[in-house]
Amino acid sequence: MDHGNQFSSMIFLENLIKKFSDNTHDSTMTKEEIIDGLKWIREEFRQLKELDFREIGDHLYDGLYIADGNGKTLYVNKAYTRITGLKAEEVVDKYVNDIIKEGLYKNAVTPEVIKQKKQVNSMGTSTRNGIKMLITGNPILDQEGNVKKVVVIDREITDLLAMQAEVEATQQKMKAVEKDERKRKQEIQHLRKIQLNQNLIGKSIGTQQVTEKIHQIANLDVTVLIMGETGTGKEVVADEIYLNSMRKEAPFIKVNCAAIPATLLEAELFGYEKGSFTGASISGKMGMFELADKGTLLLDEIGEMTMELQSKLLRVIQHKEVTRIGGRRPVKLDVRILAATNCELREMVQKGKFREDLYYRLNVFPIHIPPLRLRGEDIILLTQHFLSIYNGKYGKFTIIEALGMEVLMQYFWPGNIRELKNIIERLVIVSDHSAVISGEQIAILLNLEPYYAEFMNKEIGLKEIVANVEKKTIEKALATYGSTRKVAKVLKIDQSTVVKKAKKLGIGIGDEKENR
Ligand SMILES: Nc1ncnc2c1ncn2[C@@H]1O[C@H](COP(=O)(O)OP(=O)(O)OP(=O)(O)O)[C@@H](O)[C@H]1O
Repeated sequence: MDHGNQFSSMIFLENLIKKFSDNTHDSTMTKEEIIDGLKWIREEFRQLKELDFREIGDHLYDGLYIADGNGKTLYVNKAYTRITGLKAEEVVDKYVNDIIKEGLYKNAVTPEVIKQKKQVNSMGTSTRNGIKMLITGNPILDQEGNVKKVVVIDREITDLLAMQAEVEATQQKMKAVEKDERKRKQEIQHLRKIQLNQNLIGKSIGTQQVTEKIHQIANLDVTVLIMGETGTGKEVVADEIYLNSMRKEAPFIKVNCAAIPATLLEAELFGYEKGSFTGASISGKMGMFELADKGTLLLDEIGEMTMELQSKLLRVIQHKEVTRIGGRRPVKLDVRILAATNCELREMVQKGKFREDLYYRLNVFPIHIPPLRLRGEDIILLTQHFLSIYNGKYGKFTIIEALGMEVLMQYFWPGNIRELKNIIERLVIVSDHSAVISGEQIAILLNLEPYYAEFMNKEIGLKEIVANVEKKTIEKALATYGSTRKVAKVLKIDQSTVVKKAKKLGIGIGDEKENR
């Protein structure tokens, strides 16, 4: 006999009954089989006795109510008392209809379960303690389909309702936060757009050409090489490209290759695995390339990068993947690269200071920003722009007299827009609340003072005055530093500009070789 199968125990009992009640039945059961079967049934009884359903019932968290087919209460568990507030002695052995009449039950399901012979659900509230519950009644039917028992589960939902209210409140809050977030994003977009229009101030032909180029390539995902003297707005142009590109919602990472020591730049750019070199963080670090994935990376002052790092950079750009220092697994990348420099990269290539292959990789689309001195029209617009910014910042209403504008227009601006911006800020700071800033004030700030009096006397024109200043400055610098290369560095202008100016101003620059 299969002792694990209840069904076979029934067959055994059937056979046993038949064997002893019907002598004609041909039962093949042996004495041993009968003893074996009886032992097994004895074991089943023992286990059943041990399974105390009341004890189990009392350990349920939900209320349990059992009635017979006539609605007479047979059993309630402890949780039932906790939830309904009714003690067992108040309901057990009573008919459900009487309990209802006594006013102890509202929404009882037992009479309906007996009537419908199927599951009945209802929501109820305890008449004693106001606890809300979900009531589920199920019939147990006999073979004829009559209701033998009714089993009712009372599930407390007060907590659930509180939780639901909490969830709803949280959802409301989240919606408010989301709305806020959306609003903030819209504001940022709006500000970005305003910034977008304000960033690149200028109407000169030079600026118009730059703007046109930005719009040609912003969305094309090509690598752009932005060139121009210091302070001409290379970063502003990079911002404009990013803001007008499809990647504008993705990260925009800027790395100033000149500001980070060469020894650290590699780790900054490509990242490193944990413990890959002395001083590396234990957890390793993501490089700028990885951080810029799906977005844009600006490599500013690219001309300052060492040849060794240039090779590594070339590899990353070519293979579109980066391997962290000390790492083995290359990480695939999708990064748009913008590079900026105030160096003459082509000259550097010729001198073997910049890799030719990298130069061509970066120079897919070049943008040259002209120096401010060649963008006379922009000087006026930029001056007005910065004046309104700094008036706002310092709560003033200063203006610049016409002669002042002329001085600004004639100046050489070696530091380009950055210098103009700084000068205007300084002028606003030192001026009274509603001052009219004079040409003289500006001349003093620009170190043009010695020539200003001459200019005012109209003995010579301002251009001449500026040329004089330039001549003296370059002559002095040449005497001090000895070569046009060094002078260019000190005066923050191109070497070719120094040479051109020297020729124009009649300054002897000596042996060409010495100047290289
Ligand atoms: N067209 C412009 N309109 C308004 N502001 C500008 C413009 N161009 C540059 N500026 C401002 O001038 C300053 C210098 O610009 P930026 O930093 O972009 O120059 P850069 O060429 O990257 O300089 P560097 O070579 O020294 O890094 C910034 O404050 C910038 O906001």
